[in-house]
Amino acid sequence: MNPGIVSNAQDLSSPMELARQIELRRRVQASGYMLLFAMAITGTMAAIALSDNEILRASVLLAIAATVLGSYVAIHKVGLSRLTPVLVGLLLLALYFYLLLSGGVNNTGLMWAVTLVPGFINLYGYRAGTGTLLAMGAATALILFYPEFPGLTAEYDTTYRARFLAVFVALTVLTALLDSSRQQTQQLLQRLTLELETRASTDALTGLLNRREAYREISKLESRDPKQAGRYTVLIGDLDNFKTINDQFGHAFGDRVLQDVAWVLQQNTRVGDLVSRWGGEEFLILLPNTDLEGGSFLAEKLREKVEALSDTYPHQVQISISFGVAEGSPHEQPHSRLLADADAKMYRAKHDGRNRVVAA
Ligand SMILES: Nc1nc2c(ncn2[C@@H]2O[C@H](COP(=O)(O)OP(=O)(O)OP(=O)(O)O)[C@@H](O)[C@H]2O)c(=O)[nH]1
Repeated sequence: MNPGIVSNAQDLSSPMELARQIELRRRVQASGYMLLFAMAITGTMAAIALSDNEILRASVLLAIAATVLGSYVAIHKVGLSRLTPVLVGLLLLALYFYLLLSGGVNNTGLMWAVTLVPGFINLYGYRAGTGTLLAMGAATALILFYPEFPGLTAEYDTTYRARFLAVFVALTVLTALLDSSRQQTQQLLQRLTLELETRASTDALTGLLNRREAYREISKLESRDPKQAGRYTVLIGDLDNFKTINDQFGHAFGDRVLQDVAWVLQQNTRVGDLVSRWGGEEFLILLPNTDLEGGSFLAEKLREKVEALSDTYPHQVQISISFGVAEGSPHEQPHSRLLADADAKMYRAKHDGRNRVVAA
């Protein structure tokens, strides 16, 4: 397969999208294998027909082998396309019906139908694959048992026809069952992957995205095309005197405060904004397409909302947060400097008395 296909798939960030791309790649790869197989069969038949001096049959088979070879080259040029398995399936069906009607070489044409069973189920999955194969079996039965079917030049005796159909149906059912169990395992693995990805990207206590995810999002913003991307702003907020709160009311109460603050931050930001738990009692909020003024305005609003939480607890407790605000722009300054800037401003807010926003 084209090595580019692999790296494309690995660039995708969502694990589900990645799984879909891997499945498509598998189907395109299976299409390639089936074409190689078909080419080997028709090529061999053409050689046998040629040695038997059956020039017309050999020419037709050679033309088919050449078409199959052309298709093989074409799917490598096109790369990952959802149309590939469909077109390859149609080509193989055309080849199959030609072999069925003509008998191929020495009346062996019909026999090759069995190779399509694992092939089609691999290409289309067990549901669509079984449907296609059963339709193909029904069409075959019609051709074989309809009296004097037009175009049928091969001669198959009645017992052979019936046995062939029985074997074909049994093989289809067996392969479909095996593939359905393989697919169930694959779906289970996909669910597990998603679950692990969620666990790896979220903070267990607050449900917010964690530091790793926040970094990833900042890097994405940073690498956007500067012509299309707007500026963005980062807020770093740190709860004030949180150690005292823990010491006075216990760790469990501290945890509850962290959860409540996380909720307040999320409820008061827009859908495209990203709220993350940056560290212990520290939060990072990323605001795409927002300048320093907009970011400062939001930070002040969040500061007030967090302060208002103080009245919601049975204890006499002062909850507050200090914010540092910094503005970034794609390709202008590395995010490490932007984060250091926001962090330094947050420490200035602490130094200036806490419960405030420093943006300038
Ligand atoms: N309950 C709880 N406490 C945490 C968690 N993560 C960090 N902390 C506590 O947060 C406290 C942070 O203390 P400091 O870094 O001294 O900061 P502070 O007391 O908030 O003081 P200033 O930041 O200067 O206002 C520490 O006591 C940590 O143990 C957590 O998940 N749950």
